[in-house]
Amino acid sequence: MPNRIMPSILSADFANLQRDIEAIPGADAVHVDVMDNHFVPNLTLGLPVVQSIRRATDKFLDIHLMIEDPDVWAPGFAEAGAESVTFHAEAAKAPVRLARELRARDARVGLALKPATPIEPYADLLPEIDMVLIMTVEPGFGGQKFLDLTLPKIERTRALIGRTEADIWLQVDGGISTETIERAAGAGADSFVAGSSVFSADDPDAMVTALRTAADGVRR
Ligand SMILES: O=C(CO)[C@H](O)[C@H](O)COP(=O)(O)O
Ligand SMILES: [Co+2]
Repeated sequence: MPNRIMPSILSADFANLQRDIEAIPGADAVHVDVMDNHFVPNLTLGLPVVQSIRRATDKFLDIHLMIEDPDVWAPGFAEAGAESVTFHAEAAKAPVRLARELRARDARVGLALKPATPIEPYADLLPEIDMVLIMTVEPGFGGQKFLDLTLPKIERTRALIGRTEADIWLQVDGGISTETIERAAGAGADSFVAGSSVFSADDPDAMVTALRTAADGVRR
């Protein structure tokens, strides 16, 4: 099971996104946090900016939608060329239909869960998706502290994924550092979003390497 390091540009310089993306050549993906000030109390960027990012980089684009009405908006991000589009279970009105619409547009499908949302009600949805995103902070802001209370859910999700034959990634997002990544990897995560730890580092690409080394060092 390869580990993936996916820096979040939430902590990058929004006036220099191309420069900051080019500063992390070792990253497996660029994680883009779309917030609408309704699903979460913060406002970031939307489809036009993602379309510009698509033109600026060939990197795997991992879109994290923290918005109401993903059923309406999410397909447009797949049409913009994002390789992965993640919507929140708490926001989607028709998650099966939405997942199929995203796959029909050649995107991997992510299902995100806030810290207090259990995975079990969504177990039957696993064949329809390609990634589970477990929020390890309350969504809305970068720079928060990793919530250890999410570790048992990461373990239970890994067990559910293990019962399928499918290539479903298990992503964690929020408060990931060289210290917390070991606990998340130990619980079964294989895909790690890191914003502030990467972009506040003097050498962001060296931090990507350090995060990968820390995750790869965990015995599973
Ligand atoms: O989805 C998010 C916030 O809702 C961000 O991806 C996440 O918080 C990354 O930032 P940091 O690594 O600083 O916690
Ligand atoms: Co995110």
